[in-house]
Amino acid sequence: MRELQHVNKYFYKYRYKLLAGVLITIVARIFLLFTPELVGNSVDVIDNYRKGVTTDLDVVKSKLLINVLYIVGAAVIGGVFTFLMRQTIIYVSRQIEYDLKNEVYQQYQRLSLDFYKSNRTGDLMSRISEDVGKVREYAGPALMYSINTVTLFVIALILMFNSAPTLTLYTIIPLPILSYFIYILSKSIHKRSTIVQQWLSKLSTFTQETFSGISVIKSYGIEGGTNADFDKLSAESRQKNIDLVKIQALFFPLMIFLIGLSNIIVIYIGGKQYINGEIESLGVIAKFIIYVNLLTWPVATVGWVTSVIQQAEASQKRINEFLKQEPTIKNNVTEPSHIEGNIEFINVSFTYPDTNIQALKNVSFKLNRGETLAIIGKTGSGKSTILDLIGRLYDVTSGEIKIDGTPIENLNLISLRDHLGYVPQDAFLFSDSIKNNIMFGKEDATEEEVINAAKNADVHKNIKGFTKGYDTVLGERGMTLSGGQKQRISIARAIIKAPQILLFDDCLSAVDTETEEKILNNLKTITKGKTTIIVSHRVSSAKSADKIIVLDQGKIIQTGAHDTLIGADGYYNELYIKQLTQNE
Ligand SMILES: Nc1ncnc2c1ncn2[C@@H]1O[C@H](COP(=O)(O)OP(=O)(O)OP(=O)(O)O)[C@@H](O)[C@H]1O
Repeated sequence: MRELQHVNKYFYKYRYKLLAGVLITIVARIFLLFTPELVGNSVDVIDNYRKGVTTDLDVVKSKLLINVLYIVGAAVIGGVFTFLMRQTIIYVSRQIEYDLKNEVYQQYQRLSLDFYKSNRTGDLMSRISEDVGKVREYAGPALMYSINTVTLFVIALILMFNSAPTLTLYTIIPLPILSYFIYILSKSIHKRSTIVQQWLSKLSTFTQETFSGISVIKSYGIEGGTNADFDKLSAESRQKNIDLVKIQALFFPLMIFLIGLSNIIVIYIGGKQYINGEIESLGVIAKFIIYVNLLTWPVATVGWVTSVIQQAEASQKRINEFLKQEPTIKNNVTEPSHIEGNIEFINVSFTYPDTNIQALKNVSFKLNRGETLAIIGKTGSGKSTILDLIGRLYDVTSGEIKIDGTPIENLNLISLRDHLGYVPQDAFLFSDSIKNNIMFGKEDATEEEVINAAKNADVHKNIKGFTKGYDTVLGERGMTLSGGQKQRISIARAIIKAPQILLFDDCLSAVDTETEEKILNNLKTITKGKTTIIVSHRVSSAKSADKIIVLDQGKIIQTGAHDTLIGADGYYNELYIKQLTQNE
């Protein structure tokens, strides 16, 4: 239960509701326990009439009627309180689930990029959904059934002992056995349902991948092969489900068998004791039969609750592993920082911690506010890594990055990122309207600003061409855009923010040279007074930059302006000639 102590703060938060829930549960159970007493009493009334103790039939009838009314009344009140019990305790457990989900999600958002690289998406998802769900079962149903069982057991045992102590002992003998078997069964059911769950997720991952890659599957004509693979997976999944059903099928027969056993004991031992005069009335046997039936379910839940707590403990342990992690990129400054946009790299080297690949080696350059830098280089030469380091997605391994003369770690991280407009290599758009995707860069942007940003990114005409214009929804159930359209919307999103530093990571690769030219021309006006870095494979994107650096295997191999670089032998000139002849 050590791991589950984390949930205690939520129990404290909802303590009044929980306390009310506990009291309501106790009241609900008390009313439930009126029934056996009243049934026992009714049997005694009839028995006394048969024995001649009571002779007046009208008295018998009225006593029975009163008992029936009491039973109905107790059942109604008990029912109302049972309803309230669920409304309080289960409500609290849903609140706790909500709070815990938010806590985990906020932690995910806090953690740095390396956390996402070292953990699989499926794992992150299952901790926030399935594991939190297991903890909810502990905070809700398990708690409720525990209070239920304890209350019912304590009150019922006192009442039973008061009327027939020996019979009580015999009656409760099968109950711990029942509880133990249910515990064993619950554990086994849990184990098998986890396997079923795993197979289900394998099946859904497989189908999801097939649907996403349907064009590849069809164009290669491998539908038959994927059908066979699906069939294999599906058959395995069916077998796992059958294994689960087999063990689940034991649950109720076992309960019915043990209830039956207790009933036989009550009737046999109770009957003998009645004949011997050890118990005073037949009503005792009647009410004991009802007690046995009332106690069986709560006793069975002891086994179930134990298994739920064990699962919740394991789930909370997994959640705690994530909650304990600290982001590797820390905000070291609380005061907001003013950012002008002067960037300096001093002997920066960087090695990716997960792969140990050294992406940058002793990189140095200086870029003043308002200047444009183009970074050219072969694939994998470290271009994107430079941009990631400016956004502090990673911290340098050695060397130093200064912004406006201040080491980047000494700037407020939020201010730094607020002043950055980053257009990634793979334009990522959310399943939302085009307008909202652009406004992601500036939440309070006016319609005019959105249109202006789209015009500058040369995508306005395309958007206007869609039936729903800026309200066109993108994503799975929405419109599919071309690679170039996505890139340009992503550019509009960055420039609407009007940041001090703009970082373009090869974001014009999917547009034709004419559109590239247009966007670059527009950018000239927008980026006036702002520092801009353009990563590209094309000389056309780099040629008008104030400075150009050429990277090769993480090292700067050439540096200068376009005119200087085309005049010198080297990678830039080779690329220039190659691309020039290609265009021609
Ligand atoms: N997140 C990462 N984790 C581990 N290694 C990485 C990561 N990102 C990049 N690398 C490695 O670092 C090196 C530099 O990658 P980077 O993406 O900076 O190159 P690039 O010049 O931008 O390439 P491209 O032109 O193909 O985008 C590569 O060898 C790459 O495999």
